Amino acid sequence: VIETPRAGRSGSVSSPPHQVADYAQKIDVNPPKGTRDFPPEEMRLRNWLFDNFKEVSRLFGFEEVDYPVLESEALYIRKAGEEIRDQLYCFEDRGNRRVALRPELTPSLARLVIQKGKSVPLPIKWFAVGQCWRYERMTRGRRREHYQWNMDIIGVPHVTGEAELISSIVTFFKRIGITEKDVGFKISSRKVLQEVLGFYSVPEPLFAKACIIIDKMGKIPMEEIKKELKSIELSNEAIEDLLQVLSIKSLTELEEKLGGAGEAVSELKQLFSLAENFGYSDWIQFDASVVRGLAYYTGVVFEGFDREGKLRAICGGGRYDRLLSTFGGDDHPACGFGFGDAVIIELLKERGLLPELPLEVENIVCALDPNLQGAAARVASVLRGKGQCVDLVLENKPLKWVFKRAARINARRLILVGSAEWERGMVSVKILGTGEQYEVDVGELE
Ligand SMILES: Nc1ccc(Br)nc1
Repeated sequence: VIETPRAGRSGSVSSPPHQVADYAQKIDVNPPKGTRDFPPEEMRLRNWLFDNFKEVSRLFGFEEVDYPVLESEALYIRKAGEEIRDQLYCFEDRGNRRVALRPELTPSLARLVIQKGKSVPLPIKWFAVGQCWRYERMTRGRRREHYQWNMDIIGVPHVTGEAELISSIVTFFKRIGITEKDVGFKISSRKVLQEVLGFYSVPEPLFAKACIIIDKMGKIPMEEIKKELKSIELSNEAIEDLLQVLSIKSLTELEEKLGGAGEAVSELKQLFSLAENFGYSDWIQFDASVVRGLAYYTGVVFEGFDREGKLRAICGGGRYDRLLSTFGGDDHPACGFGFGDAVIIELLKERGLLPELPLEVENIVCALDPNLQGAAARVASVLRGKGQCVDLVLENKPLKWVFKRAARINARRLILVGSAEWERGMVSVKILGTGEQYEVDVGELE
């Protein structure tokens, strides 16, 4: 680098105009903290996972949608003390707008449904696979982005919606080799909580806060849970009764506690009966402690868990009948779930179920002479026009290099374009790994 004396205030130092070479400042080649690259092998696994998400969604008659990854921060300003709010990846843009990288997809769905209004007939059955973000202090070293599969049904007030959604997730698990021995669904309803808190005349606005606190059960000490419940003015009696109900693991016991007249018990009974008809009873269990950590759930809630208990929740969802009205829209009954792309991969690794997804390029085409590069391009185009995958060797390379690349891309056929054959309109084909070799007219290649 040639240092150029800088022109000082006192005068300018004349120097010939010349380029001061920029230092090639070495940049950090890793992706930003908490984010991932998807090089080819990882991208094949991601595509395999997403293709299964999308195939199941298609089987259930859902339509694909997507939304901006950047949304107004206002979509996520909820006052129930959720972790998702504490970790919002938000900022002020150059137009002084408060915006956020979406931490979940459901609020975007609600926004689009309201925007579409009556132009979209009910029931709406939409699915999306989208990247979601959180800003977590790196002290915990966790990821800041993941991809979530969502399926949502808008306009169906009955638990047939939730039963259908759980069936779609069971269908997904079966497709990738996961059975009821590997995972299960814990199912409950926030109406259980509502009925218990109702006994103690707990005001409605505290209900969501109580749910968010209870969702921390098992993650923070029980004493802390009680302390936080006291902080939202729940009486000791209400807290003790609540915690006792939350330990219930059977619908029969729940009915004994709440009576059979309430919606919570009747809806859960209907759901378990529908599960019998769908054929996934062995996958589900009632567990009153499931409340999920999102403020907007209003009814049935469920989460997929690994039976060995080593992993975090695989997926989760439930009914959210009031979300649209919180955005000023007409209320429609709604239910949905989110299924992240990380825990499921950990589970598949644990169970030895990761699929083999090698790169497979059927053909490799190579000119044996630099003057035949054009001919090789023709051959490649003929094959590609017939739907054949071709890796065209683009430089003059020794055969040893070509064979090595053919092996790396798992090519089945090596097509050599040589001058003698080409003059007769022919090329030479080697079926790799078999020793079989023959000449063929280019027009007959397929
Ligand atoms: N909501 C959310 C977003 C991103 C990640 Br990673 N986990 C949860």
